[in-house]
Amino acid sequence: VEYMKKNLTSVHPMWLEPLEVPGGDRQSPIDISVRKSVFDPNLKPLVAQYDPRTCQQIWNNGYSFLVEYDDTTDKSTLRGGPLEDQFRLCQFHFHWGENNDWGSEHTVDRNLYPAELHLVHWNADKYALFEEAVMEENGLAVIGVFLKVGKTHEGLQKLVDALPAGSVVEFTKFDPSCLLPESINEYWTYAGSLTTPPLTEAVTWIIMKQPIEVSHNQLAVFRSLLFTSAEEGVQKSMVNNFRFQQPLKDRTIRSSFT
Ligand SMILES: NS(=O)(=O)c1cc(F)cc(F)c1
Ligand SMILES: [Zn+2]
Repeated sequence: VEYMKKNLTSVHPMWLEPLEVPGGDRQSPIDISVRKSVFDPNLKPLVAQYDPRTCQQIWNNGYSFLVEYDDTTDKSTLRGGPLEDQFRLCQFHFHWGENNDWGSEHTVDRNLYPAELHLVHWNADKYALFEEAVMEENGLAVIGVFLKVGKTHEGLQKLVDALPAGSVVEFTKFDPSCLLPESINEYWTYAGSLTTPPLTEAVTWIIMKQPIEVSHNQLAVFRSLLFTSAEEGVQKSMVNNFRFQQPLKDRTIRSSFT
């Protein structure tokens, strides 16, 4: 009960974020109110085709750790679902808390998960580079997968063993589909933004209903990473790298399931 009293404002992300982004009417993350979401029978099955050979490296960007993919060809792609175009996987990363009581960015009926995976893709039918797409309203598609504490995730262990990824560490032949839940066709989707600066409103979010299970120890390794702190010498553990929830405003959350 103690932690319930610990007001989350003391658990604040490392960058001082503006409370409201100027003109931000589609900011992320949000709470997904199940009863407010609208079933859309026209949503197609999601088609994620990832080639493990495009996995290149893993590194700590000071705020999370990223696993980066070669996105110079259409080898690892996402299409279908709410998407009109074909998107290329460029990286995935996670957000987590200092304990198992919080850490996810999105919530479901205000329920927090200890961590959340983001698989980031950019619209390669319309743009030539991620850097371009990140400024456009239909530029990115991010799959969000909740992590909950349970059995050890065998596929994740290869990644956990490669941490702490200080600068850039070669990391290859990792198929990120192993991080997707069984039923990838039960998801919520809405129009949102990046959850870290530049916070651009470029993201079609696709949030999986089914979480994946990881062990307490695997999450503990995430928490053993370090933020890149401004002042030398001070080492802060990389935890609570999530953004606070943003107003839904005039948006509808669609579900692919009833
Ligand atoms: N956390 S997020 O998925 O919205 C995200 C993705 C990205 F490619 C760059 C960012 F700065 C943030
Ligand atoms: Zn993210």
